[in-house]
Amino acid sequence: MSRTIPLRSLHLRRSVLSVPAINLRALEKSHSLDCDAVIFDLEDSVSPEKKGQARENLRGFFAGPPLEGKERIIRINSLSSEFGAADLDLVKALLPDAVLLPKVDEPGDVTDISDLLADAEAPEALRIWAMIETPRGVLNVGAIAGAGRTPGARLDCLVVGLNDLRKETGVLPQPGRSYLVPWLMQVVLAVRAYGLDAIDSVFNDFKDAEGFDAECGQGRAMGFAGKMLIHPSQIEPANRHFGPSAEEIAEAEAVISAFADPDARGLNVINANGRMIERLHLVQAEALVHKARLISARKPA
Ligand SMILES: CC(C)(COP(=O)(O)OP(=O)(O)OC[C@H]1O[C@@H](n2cnc3c(N)ncnc32)[C@H](O)[C@@H]1OP(=O)(O)O)[C@@H](O)C(=O)NCCC(=O)NCCSC(=O)C[C@H](O)C(=O)O
Ligand SMILES: [Mg+2]
Repeated sequence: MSRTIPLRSLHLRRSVLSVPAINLRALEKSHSLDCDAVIFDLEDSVSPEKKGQARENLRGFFAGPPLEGKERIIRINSLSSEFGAADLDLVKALLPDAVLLPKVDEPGDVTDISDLLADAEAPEALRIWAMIETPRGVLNVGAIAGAGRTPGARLDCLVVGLNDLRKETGVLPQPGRSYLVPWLMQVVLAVRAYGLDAIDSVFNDFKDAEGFDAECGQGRAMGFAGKMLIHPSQIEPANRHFGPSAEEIAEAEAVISAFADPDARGLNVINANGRMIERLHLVQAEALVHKARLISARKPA
């Protein structure tokens, strides 16, 4: 029997823009950008001496007009660092859609923060995202994603961080990412096994539009839901690559109408103009059309 994708739980996460919480201009600008999600970063884009100011900036930002139509994620510093506890207190006060944990090594990193949120009686709507960007994180990614299945775990999404992973492993940045692909696919496999989303890593060279295009195409083909971004110029290409194309939508609609035909009633496999389609393709087609509808329903920023 084919597994159904729960359509209600599909999120648009094509373009996930990182905004340094220390940068007031970038924070303000996030209102007018057409990305699906914003990560407000308290970690690596904020120097140690400015962490306090960055938290204050986020307090001010969240007290202002709401960020319409975008998921709001706060990336905190590691809970084992001197900044983690104050960052988490801020998350509990601001209640974004999710908290993003950096450098997750093992399932306990996720369950520990789930427990802290439960102890604080944070609403279930506050989810957890986890960065996979350390060698141990990649080795344990199946178990980390599986931790999302434990009751109350809140885990929704894994985000790959190739800057840290390259730093820790010595893999060089190269077009095509051939030495990294096995690890990237481990992440995709892990999230799909447990019903989560995976977001591909940032592409640092934001002036290289051609290289970014190629990497988005690769990320989509690998099964990522979207890409973490560092610059507004990356939003449009990410939305284009990670959203369904007009051709894919037309194909999906054809699959749906083929199965809606009375002749297809009771059939699991049909011949659609010389191509076999199965009911599992119907499930995929419905998910794709649902995503296309979510995109059309989005108000432009
Ligand atoms: C990389 C940047 C420092 C470049 O900034 P800047 O020099 O200001 O670029 P531009 O002049 O081209 O900017 C044009 C306008 O766009 C606004 N802008 C730029 N970046 C952003 C942004 N991220 N969000 C919102 N708005 C942005 C500028 O303010 C300009 O606006 P205007 O004044 O109206 O013209 C900068 O892009 C930047 O800081 N990017 C984000 C860096 C970041 O978040 N880093 C952490 C995430 S990366 C990561 O997590 C790696 C991972 O952990 C791993 O291990 O791989
Ligand atoms: Mg990192």
